[in-house]
Amino acid sequence: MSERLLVLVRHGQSEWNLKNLFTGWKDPDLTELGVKEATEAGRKLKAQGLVFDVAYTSVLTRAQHTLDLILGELDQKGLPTSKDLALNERDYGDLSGLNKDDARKKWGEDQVLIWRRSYDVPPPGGESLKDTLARALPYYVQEILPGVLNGKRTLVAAHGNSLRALIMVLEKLSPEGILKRELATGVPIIYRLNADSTVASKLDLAG
Ligand SMILES: O=C(O)[C@@H](CO)OP(=O)(O)O
Repeated sequence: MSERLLVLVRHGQSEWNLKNLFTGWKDPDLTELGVKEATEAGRKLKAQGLVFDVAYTSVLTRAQHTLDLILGELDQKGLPTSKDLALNERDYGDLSGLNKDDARKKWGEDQVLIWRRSYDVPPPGGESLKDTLARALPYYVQEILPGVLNGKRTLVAAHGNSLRALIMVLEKLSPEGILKRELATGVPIIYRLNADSTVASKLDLAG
């Protein structure tokens, strides 16, 4: 029986994570720490004995660089990889490039938390998590999931909010449940799916 393996990993720390800036569709690369985190993610996956058949990532540098570093650790450089903006970070609109603490001072803690973590309130000019889900989920269902169900061992390197959108569906989280869900940089989450695409098991490789 095939194992229906799906691994999700958020990119390592980016230059704008370090500077505490809203990033969205802006395209900073990884920091030195981000490179270490991505390399460590690859080591952890290798230690689990995992091998992949296919990978997916966004069109943004920080996710692609993370994937490259993981595949390097796995001795799987050259793995068939699809890059699609459906997996991009949520578009932060007018907040992109602003400092998150400055934004809290200007609009208040509560409003900024709503923009960052609520399900359906978009930041000005940007995407809500619901909007992000509306483009990430069809891509998952049409492009990624059929392969997983057919036994293609699948690695997805993407972003905090595009992955939160997919995790909301995979783990059947409510809009309230997803509000509290944070994804650490460079921490792989290993899912094994049932034939009906529900989650059979989950292993978070934090720590
Ligand atoms: O700035 C961003 O694009 C994201 C991820 O770093 O931030 P947040 O955690 O606020 O959604």
